Amino acid sequence: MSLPEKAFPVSWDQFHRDARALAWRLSGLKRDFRAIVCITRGGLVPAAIISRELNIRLIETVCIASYHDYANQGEMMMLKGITEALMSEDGDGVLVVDDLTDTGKTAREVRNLLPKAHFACVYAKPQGVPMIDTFVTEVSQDTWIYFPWDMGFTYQEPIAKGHMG
Ligand SMILES: O=P(O)(O)OC[C@H]1O[C@H](OP(=O)(O)OP(=O)(O)O)[C@H](O)[C@@H]1O
Ligand code: HPA
Ligand SMILES: [Mg+2]
Repeated sequence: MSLPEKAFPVSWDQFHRDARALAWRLSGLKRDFRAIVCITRGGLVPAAIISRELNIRLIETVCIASYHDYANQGEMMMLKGITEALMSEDGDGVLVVDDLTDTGKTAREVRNLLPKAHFACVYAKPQGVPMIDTFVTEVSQDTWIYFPWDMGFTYQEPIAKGHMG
C-alpha cells in the first residue's frame, strides 16, 4: 500500500466534539440500544463518550487488529470475540462503535458476527462508507487520520516548504 498523500490531524478537543456529534446523530434515531460493542483499540475512546451521552452502561469489546505498522494493513487478527448474549437476534439492538472505517474490512468482519447491529464511527473513508450506518466526517481515501492518542508535539515545517498537511 502506498503512503497516504494527505494528513488529517485530530486534537483531543476536536475528537471529543466529533464523537459528541456522533452521539447526537445516534440519539436522533430514537432507538434504545441494549449495549455498545466497541472495536478495540480505536473504538474505546468514542465508546466512552457515546456511552456517557446516550447512557448506555453495558459495554463489550471485540478485539481486532489489522494495521500492524503505520498505514499498512496486514492480516486481520481477532484476539477476542463477542459474548453469546450480544450475538443473539443477530445483534439487533447492539451499537457497534469504532474510531474510523478505512477499507471497511474491520467493520465487515464484525458485521459477519452481528448482521443486524447498528454500525457507527466518527470518521469514514469512501471505501468503508457502505459498511457503516452512521458517521460524522468523511475524508478522502488518500488521507491518513492522525489521532491524538498517537501524537506528540513536534516542530511543523511551514506549508510553503512543501510539508504535507
Ligand atoms: O476499515 P479498515 O481498513 O479495516 O480500517 C479501520 C480500522 O483500522 C484501525 O484499527 P487497527 O487495526 O489499526 O487497530 P487499533 O484500533 O488497535 O489501532 C481503526 O481503529 C479501525 O478499527
Ligand atoms: O487513517 C487512519 N488513521 C489511523 N489509523 C488508521 N487505520 C486505518 N486507517 C487509519
Ligand atoms: Mg481499530
